[in-house]
Amino acid sequence: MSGLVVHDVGVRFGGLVALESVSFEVAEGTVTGVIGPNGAGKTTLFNVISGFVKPSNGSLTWEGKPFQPRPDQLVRHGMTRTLQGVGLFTHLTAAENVMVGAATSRKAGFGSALLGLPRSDRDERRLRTEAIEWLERLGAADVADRVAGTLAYPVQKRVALARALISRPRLLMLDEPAGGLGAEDLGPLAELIRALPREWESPCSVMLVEHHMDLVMQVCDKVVVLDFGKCVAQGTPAEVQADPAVAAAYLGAEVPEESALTEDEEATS
Ligand SMILES: Nc1ncnc2c1ncn2[C@@H]1O[C@H](COP(=O)(O)OP(=O)(O)OP(=O)(O)O)[C@@H](O)[C@H]1O
Repeated sequence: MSGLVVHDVGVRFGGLVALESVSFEVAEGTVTGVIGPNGAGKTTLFNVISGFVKPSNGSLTWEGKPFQPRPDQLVRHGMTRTLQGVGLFTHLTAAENVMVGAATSRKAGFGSALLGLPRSDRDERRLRTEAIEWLERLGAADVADRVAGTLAYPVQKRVALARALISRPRLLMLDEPAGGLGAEDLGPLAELIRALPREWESPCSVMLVEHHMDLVMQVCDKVVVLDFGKCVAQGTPAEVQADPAVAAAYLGAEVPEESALTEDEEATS
């Protein structure tokens, strides 16, 4: 087991228990979904793994070693996280945004240029070529030189994904990648997520927090279900769909099929 192990993690915010004894594994080369009703603790879990929230108890293991995450060290440890929105620099071009994603893991280049530091032009040219290659893989090379703030939202999301992937993470944390996308964008997104651990030159495991149930069930090898901070079920998509505890977590109703859950969730988001 050389992926991520979350062991007995608990988080308290004052008197509020946001996570309690949460344990699961993200096996190398797999897609793991984290689902649960609003306030279940999904974002808190991502915040623990990326070092923004210190757990009150429990531990993490990453690639076989004890792991105490720090946000500024994530890329160095081979992890990246996308944000719920897109979080692009709206005044920079798409290619420049992707270059920023690499800058944190390189010695010279666009990051130093942004900060006004001396840099190597050759490094910057190489970085730009690489950024455009990632945009190409995500079907967004045609917007490389357009200012990010002017791009359609689904295209911005692709650029944000290219920015996360250019650092070649071994674990990619996707926070609501389907949020704000139309039905026509979901098929290509699902294909892309499935391809990440298997087909790309630098394969990575994926953790996915997502309300869009169709997407979760389509792309995940394993699904972890949180409710009021507790892990109430985990297993294959079919197993969690059949689990009565999951039905109980979602409004005490049967686990809705297809997009019905998404509509409920979106209404309460
Ligand atoms: N910094 C914080 N301080 C206090 N309480 C917090 C903090 N962050 C989260 N919480 C609380 O912890 C609980 C879990 O929140 P969290 O955002 O992790 O849930 P979630 O499953 O991501 O919800 P959503 O689907 O609505 O994004 C909620 O009750 C929330 O109000």
